[in-house]
Amino acid sequence: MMLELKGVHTHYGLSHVLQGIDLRVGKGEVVGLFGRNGVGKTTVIKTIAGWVPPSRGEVLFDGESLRGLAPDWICRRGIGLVPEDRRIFPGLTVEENLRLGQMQCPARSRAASRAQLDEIYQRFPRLAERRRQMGTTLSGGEQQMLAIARVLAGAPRLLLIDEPTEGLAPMIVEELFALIGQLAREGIPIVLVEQNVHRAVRLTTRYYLIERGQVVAQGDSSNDEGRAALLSRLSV
Ligand SMILES: Nc1ncnc2c1ncn2[C@@H]1O[C@H](COP(=O)(O)OP(=O)(O)OP(=O)(O)O)[C@@H](O)[C@H]1O
Repeated sequence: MMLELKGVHTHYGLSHVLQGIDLRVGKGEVVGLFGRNGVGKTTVIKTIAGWVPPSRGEVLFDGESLRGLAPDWICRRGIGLVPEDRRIFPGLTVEENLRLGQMQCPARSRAASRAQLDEIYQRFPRLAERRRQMGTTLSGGEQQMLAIARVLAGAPRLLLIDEPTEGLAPMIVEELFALIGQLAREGIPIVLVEQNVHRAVRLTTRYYLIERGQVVAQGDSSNDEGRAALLSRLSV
C-alpha cells in the first residue's frame, strides 16, 4: 500500500473534525473522497500533507510514518497537494511559479531540470504561451492548470487534488478531468476531492464516503454497479 491512514483523528482547536479515518491508496488507484460540505474531506487531505497534524493515529507513506514531519518534508517524500484555493504566488510569472514548484519540494532528481519544465509546457500548452504572464492574471481554469503543473514540477509520486473544478466553466472542467485521467494512466496515484460526484466517479477506481469526520461507506467505483451504489447512497 502506498498511502495508509490508520485511525486518524484531527482537531482544529477544540473542534474534533476527523474521528478515526482509515483509508488506503495503492499504486495505480484514483481514490475519490466524497461527502457533503464540511464533513472533513479537505481536512483528510491537509492531514496527509502535514498542513494539520493528526492528534491521534498514523499516516504511513510507503510503509513509513509521516508523524512529526513538516509539510515541506512530506512534499519532498513525494506527496503533492493541489489545494482548493490554488495559491498562485502573486507577483510571479507563470514560469516563476513553476520554478518555485520545482525548488520547493523536489521529490525526485528529475525535478528542477529544464527538460522537466519543457515536459510540463508540452502538457500545458496554454501555460507555455503565457509563461511570462503574471500567474494571478490567468483565468480561473488556467490558474487551476498552473496549480497542478506547479505541483507536478516537484515530480510527486502521489497527488492530492482538492476540488479542482469548483467555479469553472464546463469546457475547462472537462479538460481538467481529462488531465487527471491522463496523470492516473501515467501511474500517479491520486486522491481526489470533488463535489461533481457524477463526473468524478467515472475517473475514480475506489471511493470513500465521509460523514461527520468518519468513513461511512467505501467501495469499488471502477464499474457501473459500484458507481450506482455510491450515487444512490449520496442520493444525487
Ligand atoms: N482552519 C480551521 N479552523 C477551524 N475549523 C475548521 C478549519 N478548517 C475547517 N474547519 C472545520 O472543519 C470541518 C471540516 O471542514 P473541511 O473543509 O475539511 O470539510 P470538507 O468536507 O472539505 O468541506 P467543503 O466541501 O465545504 O470544503 C468544518 O466544520 C469546518 O468548518
